[in-house]
Amino acid sequence: MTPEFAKIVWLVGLVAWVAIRLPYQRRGRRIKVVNDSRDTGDRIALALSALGLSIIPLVWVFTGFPASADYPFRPWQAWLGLLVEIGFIALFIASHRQLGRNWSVTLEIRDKHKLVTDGLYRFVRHPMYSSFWLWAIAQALLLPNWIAGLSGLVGVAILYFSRVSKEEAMMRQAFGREYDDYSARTGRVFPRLIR
Ligand SMILES: C[S@@+](CC[C@H](N)C(=O)[O-])C[C@H]1O[C@@H](n2cnc3c(N)ncnc32)[C@H](O)[C@@H]1O
Repeated sequence: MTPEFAKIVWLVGLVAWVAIRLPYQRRGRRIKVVNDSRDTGDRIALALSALGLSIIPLVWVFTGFPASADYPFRPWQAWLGLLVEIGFIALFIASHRQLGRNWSVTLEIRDKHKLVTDGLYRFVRHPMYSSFWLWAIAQALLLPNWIAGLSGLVGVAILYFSRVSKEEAMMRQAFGREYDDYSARTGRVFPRLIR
């Protein structure tokens, strides 16, 4: 693995993110929203996650800025990054497929929204956020720059920690007891090992 190839692997992850998401975003526009729990905090968190996962690393990949934060490239680290990125893409595709018409980029309940509890959702309540964590870890492993590499983890941490409780409160309000029971038997981003 060379530094240039590691950059290409990272770029493939970014292109995959857009390509996988686009059809769901298009379809989502046609499905009525019955509860919109988005707030300014969520919009800011979404923007910061996009900054950390795309804008800052894109600037480094194409301009080398800020070169002062570079550190030596290690091929084994980049190979590990490639493996983690494959995990991200697989989980990202599967979680979109399984959420289907219930997916939203933000905090929304759609018309005829169903609580999905099968597939990956049988084990974890937030497999899409698990995939975001993998994406950010892959970025950190693939890009040997302290700022461009770690900005994804900062962006995902802001999005995850500011959103997950609000999302669960919204789901609880929409599905009541069914969501309580579902939460009791699942983990957030890791499967529950002890029941
Ligand atoms: C960006 S998606 C992320 C879904 C989930 N948090 C995950 O990480 O897989 C956010 C939207 O998905 C919907 N959602 C989340 N969990 C769901 C579930 N188990 N069943 C149906 N819809 C769900 C909610 O409408 C929420 O606004």
